[in-house]
Amino acid sequence: MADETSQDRRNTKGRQRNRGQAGRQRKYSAAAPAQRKRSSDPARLTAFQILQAVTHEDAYANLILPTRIRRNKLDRQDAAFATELTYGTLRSIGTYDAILAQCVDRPLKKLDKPVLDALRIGAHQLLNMRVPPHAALDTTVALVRDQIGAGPSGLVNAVLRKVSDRSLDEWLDHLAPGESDTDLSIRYAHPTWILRAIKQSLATNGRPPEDFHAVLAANNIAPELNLIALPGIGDLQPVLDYGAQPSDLAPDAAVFVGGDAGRIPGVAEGTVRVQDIGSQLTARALANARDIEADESWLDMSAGPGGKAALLASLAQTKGASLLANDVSEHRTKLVAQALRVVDEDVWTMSVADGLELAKDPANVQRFDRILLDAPCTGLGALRRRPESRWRRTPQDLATLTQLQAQLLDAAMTMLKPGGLLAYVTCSPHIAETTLQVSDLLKRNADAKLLDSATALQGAALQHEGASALDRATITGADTESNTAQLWPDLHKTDAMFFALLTH
Ligand SMILES: C[S@@+](CC[C@H](N)C(=O)[O-])C[C@H]1O[C@@H](n2cnc3c(N)ncnc32)[C@H](O)[C@@H]1O
Repeated sequence: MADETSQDRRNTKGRQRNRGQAGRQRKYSAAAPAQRKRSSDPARLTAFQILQAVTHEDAYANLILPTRIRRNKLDRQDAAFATELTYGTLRSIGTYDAILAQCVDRPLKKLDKPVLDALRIGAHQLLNMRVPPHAALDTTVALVRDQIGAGPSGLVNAVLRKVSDRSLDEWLDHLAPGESDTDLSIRYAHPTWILRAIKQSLATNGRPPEDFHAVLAANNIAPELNLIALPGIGDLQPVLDYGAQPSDLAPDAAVFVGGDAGRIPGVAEGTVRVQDIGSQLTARALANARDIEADESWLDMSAGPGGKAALLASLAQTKGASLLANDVSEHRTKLVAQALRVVDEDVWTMSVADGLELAKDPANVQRFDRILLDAPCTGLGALRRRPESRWRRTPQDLATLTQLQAQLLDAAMTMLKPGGLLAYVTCSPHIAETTLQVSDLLKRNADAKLLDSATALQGAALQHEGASALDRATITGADTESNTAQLWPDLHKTDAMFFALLTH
């Protein structure tokens, strides 16, 4: 079973290193497709099933893959292979479709959807995993015969042979040799509207244009598992003993490569949680920005599924503060309750409400000392972790979300005590969801003030001899007129989290 993942073989620009096969004779099975094996192997079958569910039923790969791996009884090695095949294929669909379009004698949309998904899986194995070409071909054809029928197996065999004529680098140099948005969109498998949004955000945040490739490449690298031992509740040592490395950025945090998160000590109990280190820092920054007075009242306005709420509540517990965790979605508040189960019950309460309605209740006006608005957003900062999201999100989503974000910001201001702290957070670097939201708020609301967000974020990071492990020079937005804070996957190995600390 092949096990080298695509990111292992990418160079510093994120381009795949040459597989050294260009021009070499490839070995294929001598048997005609009809004579080859018919059964699908379980890892490839799993990847195919997930791809089908994601591309045609709007399922989320990260939610259904673990269940499917268990149901198909994959061992550890097959589970790793299925995960790489599923995530890698989903992430690079745009690139593979551009290549497949050159190898199929009709528009791709005229292919049956399962056939197209099988071709994508075959292309990923041929171009981005170290699967020998004959194995990639034979197993994909077997999958097609088993799952779709004998009819399309000849076409799949012929198309994948054409795909295997070139390495990925050769295909990209052929199809997307330049620096145009279209070429980069194919090379890095980003829809052009997302690519342009990232470019604009880099410019707004003062990053040099040459960093563009690094950000796009970082979005294509599967992230390491980030963990946190909830302060005062979880124990990091058993996590480190299990093989995780301590984070060099955040307190109580560790980074783990490979393996099943569920087996890490404390994860099943909920005292250790899987959470992006950028997310950890934003929640901590709100709690650490100034000393916590006993009896402070905190609000997590859109808390589902509860990652930041669990961290906030555990920090509140250590200082005698309390947290109201709210979300508009009943289902997501159940996840919040699950996340908060390890925190004393007298520290937190929950509500299911639209944040806009919450602010209309007179009892909530100027009620909270600290508010986290981790706003619903496009999630363009978490492309590494949600492989299908880049193809699913649309510019129309952005229009709807930015309107809601502005309304939620106003509502948060209404509920904030004078002198209180409001953290506006998004998992997106899109300027319409980040810096523009903040500057628009400051224009709308003369009482609103932006605080030194980068310093707050730095204060949340690990401190060595009084200095923060988070290098201020890498926090974009810091020391600019906007004075907001943007993290980046290429610089910080976190999601592209945005953080702005406000008061009035
Ligand atoms: C980015 S997620 C929050 C993630 C969460 N803070 C965490 O760390 O796990 C945004 C949340 O906003 C919620 N939401 C969307 N519209 C809302 C509204 N009008 N009022 C309150 N919550 C809302 C969504 O249900 C979703 O759970």
